[in-house]
Amino acid sequence: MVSETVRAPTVPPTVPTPRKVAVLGAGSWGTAFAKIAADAARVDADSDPSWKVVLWGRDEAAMNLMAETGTNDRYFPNVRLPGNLEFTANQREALTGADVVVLALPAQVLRDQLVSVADAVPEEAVLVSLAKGLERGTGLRMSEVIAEALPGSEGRIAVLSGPNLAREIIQEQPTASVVAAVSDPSAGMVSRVCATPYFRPYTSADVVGVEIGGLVKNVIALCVGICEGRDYGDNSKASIMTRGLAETTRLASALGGRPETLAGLAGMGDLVATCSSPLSRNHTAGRLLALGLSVEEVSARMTQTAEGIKSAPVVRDLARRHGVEMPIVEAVTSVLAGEITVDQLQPMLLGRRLKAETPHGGPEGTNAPGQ
Ligand SMILES: NC(=O)c1ccc[n+]([C@@H]2O[C@H](COP(=O)([O-])OP(=O)(O)OC[C@H]3O[C@@H](n4cnc5c(N)ncnc54)[C@H](O)[C@@H]3O)[C@@H](O)[C@H]2O)c1
Ligand SMILES: O=P(O)(O)OC[C@H](O)CO
Repeated sequence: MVSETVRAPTVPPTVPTPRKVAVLGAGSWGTAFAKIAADAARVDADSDPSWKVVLWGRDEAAMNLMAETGTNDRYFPNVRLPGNLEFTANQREALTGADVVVLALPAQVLRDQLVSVADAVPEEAVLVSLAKGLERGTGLRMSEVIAEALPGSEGRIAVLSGPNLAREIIQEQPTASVVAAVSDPSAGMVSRVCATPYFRPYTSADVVGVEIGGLVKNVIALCVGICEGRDYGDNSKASIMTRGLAETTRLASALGGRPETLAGLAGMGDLVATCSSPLSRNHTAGRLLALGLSVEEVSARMTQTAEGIKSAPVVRDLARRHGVEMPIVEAVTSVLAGEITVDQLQPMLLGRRLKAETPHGGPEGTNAPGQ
């Protein structure tokens, strides 16, 4: 537990102090992020009194138990949550007076959840998406879903993404992340509420790049999980990760994101963490697919959200609409749809026409090696 005497990193003087942070979603990441925000409130050097942090979850009995025991036993047994963290199953109560609203819900439920409480979301609140997925049916990123669900909120939306496995963070293992927003004050405020001695946020103006990095890596992690389930070694996994990052960067660029974002924490950083870790749900789901389980069996076995399963076909469709080649996403989507078996992944990926590694290394799309 972070000591009261440890101070958070210095915050630039222009960053406003929030009064209340509401975290919606008491699953794995919501709980870990609420702990970060509560720890940040305790160590923030300049705020006195510090901000309130409230964690909302839809299961009343579970929230009452959390309030009673100070732990979220379903997700993190034996981890004591900070004493200054409050718990509620009343979403409107959580939102009242909040100037930072953190959305820690799965991508496919975010819109309905927001629409159902739209009138209770304070007008000036900064809205932070933690989800790493694309909405089915619309193909929209979470920042776009929030803007549609809460008209007028466009300038106050932020996204947070990076190598952030909740189970490591809840143990205060050090990590870094990226907070992207179109407005500097929004990014600054969100950074302030999550700056702790074990969590270091960097700001960015590239919302598209940060979101695309976080959501596509889940699909790439499914593929790496499949490699692992088939007992392929590190060469195979490194090849998928590297080429996965190449196709992620192509998609982000086509949508207006910056390639350098994908070389950072929200791109390469998250990809490496997720694809290397047995803690990753997407990686685990891929491994189970390779062991012969059907998508339905894998989904039934996963007790936590593996976003890549639902986002893969949406990413593929988005890429096709923008004329972006994403062979790994195409192949994983075909496996998930039952169109090919995991045995057919290798010929599908390696049997493609030879080409240069990068567009600058030679004429891409021909047999010519990079020159
Ligand atoms: N767990 C991580 O390490 C991690 C890290 C970074 C980002 N994320 C992203 O955060 C998002 C949430 O993931 P998670 O790990 O917390 O998932 P989770 O499965 O652990 O928890 C999801 C929570 O959402 C709740 N929920 C589901 N449907 C709901 C609905 N209709 N209304 C209200 N609540 C509902 C569940 O009860 C649960 O508490 C995902 O997009 C994930 O990719 C997760
Ligand atoms: O467990 P996963 O696969 O959803 O990955 C969790 C985080 O996104 C890692 O940064």
